[in-house]
Amino acid sequence: MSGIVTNTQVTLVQLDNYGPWTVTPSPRREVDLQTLQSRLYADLSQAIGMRDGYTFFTRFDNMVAVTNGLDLEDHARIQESIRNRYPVTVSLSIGTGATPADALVEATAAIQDEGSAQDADRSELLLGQPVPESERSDDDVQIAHFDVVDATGKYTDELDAFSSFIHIEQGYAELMKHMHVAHDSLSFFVGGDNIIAVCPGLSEDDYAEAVEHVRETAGVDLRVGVGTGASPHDAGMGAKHALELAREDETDVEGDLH
Ligand SMILES: Nc1nc2c(ncn2[C@@H]2O[C@H](COP(=O)(O)OP(=O)(O)OP(=O)(O)O)[C@@H](O)[C@H]2O)c(=O)[nH]1
Repeated sequence: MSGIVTNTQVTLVQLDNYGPWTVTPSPRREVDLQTLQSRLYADLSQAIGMRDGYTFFTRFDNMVAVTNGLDLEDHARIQESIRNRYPVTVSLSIGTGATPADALVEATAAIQDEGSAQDADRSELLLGQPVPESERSDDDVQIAHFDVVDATGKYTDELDAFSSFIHIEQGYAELMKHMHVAHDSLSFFVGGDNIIAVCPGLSEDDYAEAVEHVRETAGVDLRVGVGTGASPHDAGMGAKHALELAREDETDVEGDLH
């Protein structure tokens, strides 16, 4: 750890009783489900992003958002907007903790305590408590933005599209496992060759070791920029600028690390 003490607030978004809905009264057209899921993700990403949060699509029926800065009223308003515009509703469970993994464990436990994702009468749970305003600080969120070194030259312009996809996904699989097991961090593929990890205050050595692990296990070269801030947006922008610096300097790790 780097000495930065984070206080991550995550929100687990779970569609209410979605499985049964997809086959009621008979299986619904797959293309309609895919369209609904991606539109719902886009709307949540925008609604949470307007308030400086980040949303990750993960499994689409379960999504994970980092919501430092969003209070209960913000969450309730988002639920209402989804209810008014979609044939499905969402339950939201907020967790907080010193590490993102801990915060998500707390959020998940709270929703599981209320019953099953497929309970017919479950609708729009709003659980947990945000970080109190008085406890918020400029170090609450640490975001690491990972990117494959020269993905275009090595994969996109060289291999067939599916082989490129496999390489990128293998790198992602190794990184997400390593960051979770070794560093209580949550890593999400965000498109192209990019992975965003939400981390506790990790050190430069921790990140260097993660990059080395993916190189050894998946044969994929990563570099990473790290940012810290009061909100996911602030931390994420810091990470993007740090990644630009890493590209310029041709280093593996850059950022406001101690
Ligand atoms: N979500 C997201 N995707 C990005 C971002 N930057 C690039 N990408 C995606 O990554 C792909 C590859 O772009 P780069 O990472 O710039 O290309 P590269 O060939 O790996 O080059 P270097 O990163 O400079 O080594 C793009 O086609 C985008 O899909 C970003 O900030 N966020």
